[in-house]
Amino acid sequence: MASMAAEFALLSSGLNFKKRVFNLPTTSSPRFKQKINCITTTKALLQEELKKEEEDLKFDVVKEIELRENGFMGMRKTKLVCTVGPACSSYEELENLALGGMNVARLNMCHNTIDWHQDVIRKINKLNLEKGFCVSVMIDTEGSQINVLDHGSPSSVKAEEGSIWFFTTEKFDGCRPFTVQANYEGFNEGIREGDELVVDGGMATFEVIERIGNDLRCKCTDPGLLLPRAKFSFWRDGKLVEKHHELPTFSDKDWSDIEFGITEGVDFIALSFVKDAAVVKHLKDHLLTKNKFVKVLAKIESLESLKNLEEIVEASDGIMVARGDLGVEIPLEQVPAVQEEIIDLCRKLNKPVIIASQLLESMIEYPTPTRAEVADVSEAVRQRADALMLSGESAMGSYGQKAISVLRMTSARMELWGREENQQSFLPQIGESLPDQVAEQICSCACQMANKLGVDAILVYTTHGQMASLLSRNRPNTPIFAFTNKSNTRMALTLEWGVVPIAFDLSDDMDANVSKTTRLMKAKGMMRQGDVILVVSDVIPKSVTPSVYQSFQVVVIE
Ligand SMILES: Nc1ncnc2c1ncn2[C@@H]1O[C@H](COP(=O)(O)OP(=O)(O)O)[C@@H](O)[C@H]1O
Ligand SMILES: C=C(OP(=O)(O)O)C(=O)O
Ligand SMILES: [K+]
Ligand SMILES: [Mg+2]
Repeated sequence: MASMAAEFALLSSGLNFKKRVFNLPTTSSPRFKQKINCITTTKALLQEELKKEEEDLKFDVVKEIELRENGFMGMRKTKLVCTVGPACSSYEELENLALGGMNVARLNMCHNTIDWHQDVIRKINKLNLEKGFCVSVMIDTEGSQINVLDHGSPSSVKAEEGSIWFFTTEKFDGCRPFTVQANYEGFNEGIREGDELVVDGGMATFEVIERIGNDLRCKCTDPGLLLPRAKFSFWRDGKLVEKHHELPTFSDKDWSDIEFGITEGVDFIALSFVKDAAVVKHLKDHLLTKNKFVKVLAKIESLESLKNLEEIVEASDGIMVARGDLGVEIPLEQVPAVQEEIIDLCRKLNKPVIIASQLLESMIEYPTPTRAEVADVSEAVRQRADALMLSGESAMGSYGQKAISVLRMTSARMELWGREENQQSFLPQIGESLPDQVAEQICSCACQMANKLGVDAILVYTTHGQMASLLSRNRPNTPIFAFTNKSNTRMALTLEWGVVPIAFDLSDDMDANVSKTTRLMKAKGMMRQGDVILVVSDVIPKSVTPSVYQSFQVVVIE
């Protein structure tokens, strides 16, 4: 095997960025464990000055504890999203979720009032400000879909085999037995006798026996429960009868929820029932005209979105694999393979991806997960998704706190396994696919080097998060500490695998950035003498013209 020094020379010679990109320590030592120059200056600094400077470096308090307790390699990479609902909306409950590792708080605009959502957002902002957390906020639009408005009971209703049911859009008061009110006038358009009406992806199934005006008479062929807001889909000859095109992606309520989110300064807007790239672009243009830096996530939860998957991923800032509704629109047994396909595409195109719905569903009621749920979570981590999401488990369950710790522990276990896998087969191949080839190459070389040399951490100085995101795409063994002076960049990076976003007043002088941040991390007990770090940057010094920057996408300090 070639020596590490030779490998380093080889890796850096092609792009000639040794001087420009990496501030690796000198390579003469066999173990690469010399101290970083800047760290030696720490002693010279007065404690007082350090204290003052420490305030310039806003770390996430949870990551700080994790690093001190577990070391660099013990830091969790997979991000956690929690849906906030009545079971976790107090200041204390939100604080417990944040301490448990919540990176993103999701607000599902289907439920509750605007005032309630506003109250939650303000509590999270307060926690970040007063307690040093770094939890971002996502709103998730209601979107339009065909579902039950009323079935005569506040909870569930059982449909028995052979029973005859009437599905109608007629509004009525009181209870009519065997009658289900649908929310959408055109819900039976294009539906024929003999078609199957499937509730919640298989919870119960009916056969359409008669079409009467806007309504349907159906016979239950597979008994089961009708839940409040249960979803319908229609099937013919084993295929979905597609119906979503008549429904708008943005309803008036969705637009007003989006405006609310913008005003409250949320970090992500997740769009329900995205059909194509155009709707994503539409919202992004709207945000651009308002000069708002909110990331737009597209939820993949319909057959149509799967057909236009690549253009949707390209147009969005990230993806949610919304398995709840996806499992209504495609046969359940296809969901796992589709999930893997979406994760791989997102990594190829460098977009963060969240796996959502029913990860630990049984924990809504029980304090321990099923073996199958733990296996499902492990599989999502093994596939290297950026983030895992809790829905009802945190929003309305009795064991939200326990559920997040199950996600945390399961992720940690699988990530360790993934690192061992990395050592044998090296980095999983993702291909060269991005328009900015220089940045892409620098980041994949950086990660290869970091893994091969066994460095302790990668430090990236980034204005818009581009290099941090490209490093994350390679899923390196070490954590990626991303220093940024932009608050929206910091909050957007909460969703990216392995990235620890840190607020820092970036200077034009890269040497100064490195020496100051490492000095402060050492003073906080987060870095030690002898640690080896790899440094990447996309900060543009004033001396570099944007055109030079664009052609190299790296800082040139000469
Ligand atoms: N903001 C909220 N207020 C009240 N209940 C909520 C809220 N958010 C979520 N829930 C509850 O948690 C459940 C699971 O959340 P989620 O999966 O986001 O919604 P849905 O089941 O509508 O797709 C919801 O069905 C609802 O009962
Ligand atoms: C996350 C999902 O969307 P929602 O909870 O809004 O239905 C889903 O369908 O899986
Ligand atoms: K929603
Ligand atoms: Mg959904």
